[in-house]
Amino acid sequence: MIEFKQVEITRAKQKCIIDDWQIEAGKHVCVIAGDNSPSLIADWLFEKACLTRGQVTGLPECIGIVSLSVQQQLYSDQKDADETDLTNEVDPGSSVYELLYEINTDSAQIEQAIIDCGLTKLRDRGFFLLSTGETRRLMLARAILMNPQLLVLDEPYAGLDKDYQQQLSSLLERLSTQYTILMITSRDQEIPECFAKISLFDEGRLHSSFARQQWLEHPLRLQWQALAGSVSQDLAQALQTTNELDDKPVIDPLFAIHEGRVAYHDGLIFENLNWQIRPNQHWQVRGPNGCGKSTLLNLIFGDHPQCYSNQIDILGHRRGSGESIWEVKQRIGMVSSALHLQYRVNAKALDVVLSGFYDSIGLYQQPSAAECHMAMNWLKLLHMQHLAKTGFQSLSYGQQRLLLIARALIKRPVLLLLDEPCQGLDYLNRKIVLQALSIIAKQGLTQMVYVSHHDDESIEGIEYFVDFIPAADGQGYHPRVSSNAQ
Ligand SMILES: Nc1ncnc2c1ncn2[C@@H]1O[C@H](COP(=O)(O)OP(=O)(O)OP(=O)(O)O)[C@@H](O)[C@H]1O
Repeated sequence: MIEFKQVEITRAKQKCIIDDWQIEAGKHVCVIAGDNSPSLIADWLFEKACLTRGQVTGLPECIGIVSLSVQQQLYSDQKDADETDLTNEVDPGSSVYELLYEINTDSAQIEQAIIDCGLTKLRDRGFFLLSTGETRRLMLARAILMNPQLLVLDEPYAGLDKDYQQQLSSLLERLSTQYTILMITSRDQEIPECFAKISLFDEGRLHSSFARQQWLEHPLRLQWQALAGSVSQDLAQALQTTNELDDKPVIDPLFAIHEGRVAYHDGLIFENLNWQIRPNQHWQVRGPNGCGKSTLLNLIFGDHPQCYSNQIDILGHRRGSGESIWEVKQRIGMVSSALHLQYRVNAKALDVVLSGFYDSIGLYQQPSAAECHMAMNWLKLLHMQHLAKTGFQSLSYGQQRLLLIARALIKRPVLLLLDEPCQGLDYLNRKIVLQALSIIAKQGLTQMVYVSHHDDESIEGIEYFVDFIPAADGQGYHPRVSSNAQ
């Protein structure tokens, strides 16, 4: 049995306090929290947070951890090993197979993990080329291959498409007969049956533990929902007062792609995309892991090499016609896992928000007093003003993600690209961000293109869809454009 007694875990002014908590061997616990504090348990086990008080006994020797912090670390390690600068060739990173082999050399076990985690077609693909969901599945396979006695899963459903969310639930039911599982999740619709007990954290502290059936009616759940409603109104209000767009000329279409196609040497991703984003339209891009959603958002943003081999018009400019890339980017806000991973500098939290004005990773220009005031205001809205001078890398993944959302919004972009923006956010902040985005969409404060795999993350006000449908011959996807608008 694992026992926590009078424990305090700390990371960058954030605390997780647990007075008394037991996890019995073979009895699986699902943690739900109104804040990011339980992620500190995973961070501490991964040596990214400190035990500042109390005692934890009974921890097994081998612990497998799946968390966004572990993923960030692997990205950093791979980047450090990247020899692109020396060889002048793009480094795809270690292959999926190599990254599994480095954990466990037993080929039968590797093959089983590859099947369990849906990695069969990806075994030779380099780490940097994997999509978000593909990377999450790799991280899970690595943790399983450790044959851990305790498996800690921090937001394991993040980034997985619908089919794989179901597969993961079945896999967890199976693994629950082999390991003790501690799962931290902000998605209370997706708790597999094997988790009989819920432990609830609120305001940085273990609040209570109870049987799973009691959760849906729990008073704190209702309280959080009401709180999310009022904070999200304030966020949308902040965007409204940020800048006035009204005097800017309307661009129609904001974005257009004709016969869009993306392929790599080993196959087609998608083709036949004919799509326009016209004024006042908000779009959601849907489809399974690896179908090309992030690729498409990067074509819009101008960060994908194939944006020049496609016929693209963006904010009144034809791509590749000598347009100023920075001028275009200045009017687009972006939140994505890729950007989050690339944000490797240790800028202060306030500077991270300010960097949105300059589209930089870190801050290299002197912001005006008005910009500083605005950025501080965003920190206050996110209840992060006390962290203004704290370095980005010392913050939890969820806190980092909130800063990146504020960074995208602060300049009130004409177009807001949101690629799974809620990844890493806790229960309350996820609700706040989603409701704020719904208000922003309905009031037309900016136009958005949104990606999410989760039904409970829909944004009211989105009426236009791009769906990636698998091609009949199994080669890539055919995007289908549709609308619910009257
Ligand atoms: N250079 C490359 N060579 C081969 N395949 C690549 C390369 N770069 C990316 N891919 C593949 O392109 C596919 C599309 O990636 P993308 O990130 O757009 O998927 P996605 O739809 O956003 O997926 P997810 O839902 O997991 O985020 C993935 O299968 C990815 O592995």
